[in-house]
Amino acid sequence: MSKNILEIKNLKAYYKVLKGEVKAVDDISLNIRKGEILGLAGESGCGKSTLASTLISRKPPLHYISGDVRLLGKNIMGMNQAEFQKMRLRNISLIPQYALDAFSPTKKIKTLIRDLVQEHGISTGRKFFDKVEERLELVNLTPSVLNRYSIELSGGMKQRVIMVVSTILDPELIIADEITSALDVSSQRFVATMLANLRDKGIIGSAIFITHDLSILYQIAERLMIMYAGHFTELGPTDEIVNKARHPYTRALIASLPQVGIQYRDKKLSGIKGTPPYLLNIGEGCRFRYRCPYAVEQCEKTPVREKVAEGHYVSCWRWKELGSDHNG
Ligand SMILES: Nc1ncnc2c1ncn2[C@@H]1O[C@H](COP(=O)(O)OP(=O)(O)OP(=O)(O)O)[C@@H](O)[C@H]1O
Repeated sequence: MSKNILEIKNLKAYYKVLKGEVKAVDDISLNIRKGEILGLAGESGCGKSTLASTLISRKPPLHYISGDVRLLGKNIMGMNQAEFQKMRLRNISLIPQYALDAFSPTKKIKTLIRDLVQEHGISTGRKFFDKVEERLELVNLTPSVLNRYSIELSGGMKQRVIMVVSTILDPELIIADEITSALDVSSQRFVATMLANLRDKGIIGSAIFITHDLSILYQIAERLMIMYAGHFTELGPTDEIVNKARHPYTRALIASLPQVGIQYRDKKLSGIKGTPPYLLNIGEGCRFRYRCPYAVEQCEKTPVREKVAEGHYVSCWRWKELGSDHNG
C-alpha cells in the first residue's frame, strides 16, 4: 500500500466569476505521507484555503478544473456529494476557523456538537459523549464545557472544542485551516501543540496545517509547502526550507519571520515591495516576477518544478545560480 494518505497531481481549481476565472489553485502537486504534519504557508490570498476547500467542499463559484486527487487511493474529485460525505470525519476532516461562532449562541456546546455530527449520520448517545469527554480532557478542557454556551468560552477553548469534534472519528487526514490565526500567542502554541499530540497519540493520522505563521509550523511540521499567488513555490523538510530555501519568495518569507506576536500578514515582507498579483484571468509566467529582485526575461514563462535535493522541490528558473544564501 502507498505510504501516502493523499496524492494531489497538477490540481487546478478556479473561482468562476462574471469577469472570468480567479486562478487560485493552479497546478498544485503534493503528497501527504502517513503520520506527517505538513505546514502550508504563504501570504494572504495565495490559495491556501482554496486548496482546503477544493479537497473538502468545492462550493460555487469554486470549480474543480483538472488534476488528480486520491485520498487513500480513491479519486475524490470524481465522487458525488453522498460518496464523499461517507469519508468526511472518518477519513478526512476539516478543522475550520471560527466554526462555533457560526452557530446559535443560545445553544449549549453539547447541543451544538450533537447538531454538527448528526449531519454526518453519527449517533450521539451516551457512548459518543463518553468519548467526547475523554477527548476534551486530552485537550485540557473539562467535560463541564459541554453545559456552557459558546460565548462563555475563550477563542482558544472554542478552537479546542472544534478540534475534538473534527477528530472524534480518528480521521486519517486532518486539514487545519488557520485554526490559530485569531488566537493570542500562547493559545496559538497551545492549540498547535494539541494537534501534534493528537497525531503522536495516533488519534489522527496526518495533518495539513494551514497558517500564515511560519514560526508555529517550524515547531510542529515535518515538511513545509509554500504557495504564492495560486502557484507552487517550494516544498521540503522544515529545517531545509527554513535554512536552505532556494526560492526568492520563500527566502523573503523566512527573512520576514515575525517577532513574537506579530503575524506577517500584518507586516510587509521585508525587502520586497508590492503585493501579490490579482489572480483574475492571470496569464503565463512566474507570478512572483513583479516583486522578485532576481526576475529575468525567462520568468515570463511559468517555471517548472525541479528537484533540489531528496524531498526538496522548487519552482524558480534561477534556483541553481542563486544558491541558498541570497536574501529574497
Ligand atoms: N468566493 C470567491 N470568489 C472569487 N475569488 C475568491 C473567492 N474566494 C477567494 N477568492 C480569491 O482566491 C484567491 C485565494 O484566496 P484564499 O482565500 O484561498 O487565499 P489564502 O491563502 O487562504 O488567504 P488567507 O490566508 O487570507 O485566508 C484570492 O485571490 C482570493 O481573492
